[in-house]
Amino acid sequence: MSLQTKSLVFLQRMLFQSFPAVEKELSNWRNVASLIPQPELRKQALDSLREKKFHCQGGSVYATLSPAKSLRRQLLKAIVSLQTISDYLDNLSDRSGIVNEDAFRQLHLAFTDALTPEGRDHDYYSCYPYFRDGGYLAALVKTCRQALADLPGYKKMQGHIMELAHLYCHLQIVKHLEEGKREAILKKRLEPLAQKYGLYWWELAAATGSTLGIFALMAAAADDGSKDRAAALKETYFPWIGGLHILLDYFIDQQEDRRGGDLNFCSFYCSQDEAAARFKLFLRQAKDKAAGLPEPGFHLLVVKGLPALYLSDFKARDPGYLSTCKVILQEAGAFSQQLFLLCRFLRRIGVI
Ligand SMILES: CC(C)=CCC/C(C)=C/CC/C(C)=C/CC/C(C)=C/CC/C(C)=C/CC/C(C)=C/CC/C(C)=C/COP(=O)(O)OP(=O)(O)O
Repeated sequence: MSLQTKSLVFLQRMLFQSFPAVEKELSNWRNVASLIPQPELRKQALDSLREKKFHCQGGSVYATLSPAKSLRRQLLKAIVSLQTISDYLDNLSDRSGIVNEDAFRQLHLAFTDALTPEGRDHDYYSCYPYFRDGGYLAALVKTCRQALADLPGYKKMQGHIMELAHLYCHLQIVKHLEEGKREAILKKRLEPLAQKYGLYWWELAAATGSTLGIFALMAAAADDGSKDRAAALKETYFPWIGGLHILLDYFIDQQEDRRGGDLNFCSFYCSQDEAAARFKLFLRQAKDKAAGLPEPGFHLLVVKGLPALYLSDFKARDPGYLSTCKVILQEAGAFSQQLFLLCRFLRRIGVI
């Protein structure tokens, strides 16, 4: 089977098996969220489930990797619950008008706890002004833990998963602090590692913001993956596929973030030409490294699917970004351009 045909098999499984399963999982979480007693927490939980559904849909592609049906179900549960935690906490840190580093740090213990099946619980809201969530966050953590405990190779992947999770939480805690302070903290922490990869600190920061490396390692855990495979996956996703992912997210959010005073990593490039050249670098590295992994067809689908998915958003239609979009899609290749048309169609008919 050619790589492209394999990619199409994964795409078909994603659209016809994973998407309906995600729908069911999210409907269950929506029911739990609608019972949250505290109105602000209920609003943020329900908003994140509604507005960020595509995050879980996208993540669910990793559940198509496992050949065993029962493990695919557990993978999907783990992916949807972890992504839902991520999106809920992002809203609590971004949209409630609360800026408190201790509160963000304590909330994000839910993210690392969810990835620690044998771990203890924490009081996630102990520094946050609201706390009556009716057990919503604890239930998400418990579901993720239980699903991960069923993956035969989870222990072998856990070291890399926790490394990515700590980097992710650090970004999420710092990026919601006051303007001026957040850039300085990120730069100080990430510049040495960024230099190792020949990247700018903000590109490495973007890479820490992706959950895809964690999902890829979870999928390998369903397969009892080896330590070598874990290391190869980590080096492919962090910083290359993860960086590509979140830089695309920031690329299409530039105007919105400028208006809201939010940190946007694409705003640090000195020109659109520089941004385009850096996207090309991320794409080349991501494609090269994905091609060397077991199941290259799958990981290449993700690399080529990300520009298709993000650039098909209406937010990317701004005339100022058109030339960069063209460069990215050209570099991503013909299959990516076909996926772009598919994503536009799926958006038009309301599937995504
Ligand atoms: C919806 C979907 C995936 C449709 C498939 C259509 C298709 C044919 C796609 C092509 C094939 C393919 C496999 C594409 C790749 C899909 C994929 C892997 C998508 C990734 C989705 C994902 C997991 C997103 C999570 C993003 C994340 C980690 C966010 C956390 C940090 C962050 C940047 C938060 C801000 O979120 P934002 O949405 O910008 O919201 P606010 O700024 O308003 O808070």
